[in-house]
Amino acid sequence: MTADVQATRDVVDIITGGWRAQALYTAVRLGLPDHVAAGCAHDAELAKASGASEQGVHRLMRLLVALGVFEGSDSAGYRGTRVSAALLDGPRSLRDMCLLYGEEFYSAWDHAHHAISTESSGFEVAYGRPFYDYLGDHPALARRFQLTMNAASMFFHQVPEVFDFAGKKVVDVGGGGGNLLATILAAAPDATGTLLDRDHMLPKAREHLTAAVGPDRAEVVGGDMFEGVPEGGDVYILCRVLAGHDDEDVVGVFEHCRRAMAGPSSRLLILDRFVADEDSTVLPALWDLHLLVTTGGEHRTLDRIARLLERAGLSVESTAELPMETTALIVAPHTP
Ligand SMILES: Nc1ncnc2c1ncn2[C@@H]1O[C@H](CSCC[C@H]([NH3+])C(=O)O)[C@@H](O)[C@H]1O
Repeated sequence: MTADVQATRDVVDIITGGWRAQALYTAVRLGLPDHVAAGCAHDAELAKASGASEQGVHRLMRLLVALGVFEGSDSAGYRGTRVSAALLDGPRSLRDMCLLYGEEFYSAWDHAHHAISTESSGFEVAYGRPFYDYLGDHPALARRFQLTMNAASMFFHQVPEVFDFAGKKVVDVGGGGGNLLATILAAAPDATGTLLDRDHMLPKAREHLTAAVGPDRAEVVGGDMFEGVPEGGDVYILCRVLAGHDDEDVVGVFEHCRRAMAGPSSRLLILDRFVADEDSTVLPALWDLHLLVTTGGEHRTLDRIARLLERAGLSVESTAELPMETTALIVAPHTP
């Protein structure tokens, strides 16, 4: 048999993906992006600043330059790139995401075979309890997860470009820390908002919304979206809340939104990642498996979501693509 060099190369590229991830995780854990940005341009300085062995740093930096995370060399001096800039410690950084993926999520992926074979969470095997329960007992990790969600929210500022919120009463169901609602209200100064979430999320959401748009334009309400949602909205938003719940529960939330709508011109806006069974790109398929590995959840196909919406008396009116392979579905109630 003749060796298929390209196939070998493709396999090697895929199976070394975990090593690349761990190398980047280690660099972030050692603070190398920050140290290079602060002017450490040589192995010896980076070793001193990070407390790691100089030869270890040298070997790690050689890989990271090859991966495009840094530029230069020990002799010429290392320089940061746009990639290392995205990992600097600070607001909106991908640093916490990198640490979370390199630690708890990496350990959860250790149990991918179990998760896929049994369609259940690998995290639970690694840590002995469901992901969200575990977060409840580990506040530092919960904060890291929250920062990871924030960093992965770069599509928020484009949401007002795909839907006109002017003058609307906006209800963000499972609105989390309030970032999306604040972005929308900032873009539509005559709109008002209500955020519904679990009680423990409310202080953070209230604080964020008050700081971003003032105390009068948004209220925060504690509750359970499976029991009901605030009445009288012109637009209901479900952003990244459906993945962890089964079809019957999701239909229930859709029904609550339709019944609570102010009228036939009200809309439901679903912002999420969807998988495609034909011609899938890598990220949605990867994140779908990641949901399985961490929480036992899944991403749905557009067709499947459309069928669930129909069961609740709703139809997809239009769709728009957002960054990071996120899709906006604009959904209208059936007219009587
Ligand atoms: N039953 C429930 N009722 C209301 N909110 C919920 C419920 N279950 C989960 N959530 C919230 O749903 C959110 C999912 S994370 C997504 C948060 C936000 N929409 C964003 O895209 O950034 C979390 O804030 C949860 O607390």
